[in-house]
Amino acid sequence: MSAPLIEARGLTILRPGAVRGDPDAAVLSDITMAIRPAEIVTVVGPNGSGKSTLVRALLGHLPAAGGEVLRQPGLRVGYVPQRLHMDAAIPMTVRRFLSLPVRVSDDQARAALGRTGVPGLEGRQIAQLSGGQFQRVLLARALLNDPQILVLDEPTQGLDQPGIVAFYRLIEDLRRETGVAVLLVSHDLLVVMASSDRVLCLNGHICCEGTPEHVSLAPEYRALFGAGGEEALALYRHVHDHEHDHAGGACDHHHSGHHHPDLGKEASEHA
Ligand SMILES: Nc1ncnc2c1ncn2[C@@H]1O[C@H](COP(=O)(O)OP(=O)(O)OP(=O)(O)O)[C@@H](O)[C@H]1O
Repeated sequence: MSAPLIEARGLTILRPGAVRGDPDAAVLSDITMAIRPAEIVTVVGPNGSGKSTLVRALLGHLPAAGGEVLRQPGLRVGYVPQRLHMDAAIPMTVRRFLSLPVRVSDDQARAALGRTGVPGLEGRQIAQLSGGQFQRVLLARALLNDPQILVLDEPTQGLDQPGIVAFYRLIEDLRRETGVAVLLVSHDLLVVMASSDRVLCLNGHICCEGTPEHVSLAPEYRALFGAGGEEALALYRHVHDHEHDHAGGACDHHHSGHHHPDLGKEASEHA
């Protein structure tokens, strides 16, 4: 097995300004995980479960209160943050955006846009792009430094289901062609799982993790996919209905899904 590109060992991250010893101080507790070359690892979890915090900590943007994060020296990361506030009042072409913060050549810009399926957009205003086009431009920018790992924080927010599927296909193609590793944060559990090597379920700590194959063998999962992707995706939600004490250790709760009324039983019991 190749060496991890990024690894967390017993990582604990506190809320900004939190005091050590405060029982509610930890946003993340005792996170141990690794991402190796060419792996797609997906992190799912409810709002506020610490997904973005984990990503930022893995990238070295947040200090660890406990444990450690290890990154390969000189690691090249392509990061697409969850939110990128672009002031619509400030005109900016796609071409100029691709040269921020690091100037790239016209050839590099053209190749990156072609690679992400939005060729010829150089002259367009960023503010006038559709949601799907903007995500692909962001991805193109993330590819410009020939990353060893792509870190995508909810990259499909605001896309419709065909847009989500197309975006994930593109990610899979990039992985296959370049061997880039992918760390993906998502709510779109069912669609994501199909292309992930490993799914981590986060709620302040890692509640459970497993291969998508394991999960996909569950009859409830197949029933959901059989019901038609759009409906299943729209109706599925990953629900945590319990409190965590952030003490780490085993997590014995249920991961229940909301599902189509016709499908019967509880969806996605995979803990
Ligand atoms: N700068 C900050 N100041 C105070 N609290 C913060 C800050 N950043 C994150 N938190 C808190 O840390 C917790 C985890 O937040 P985080 O954004 O990592 O969750 P998330 O799983 O990415 O959520 P979402 O799915 O809503 O994006 C939340 O309770 C949040 O309020």
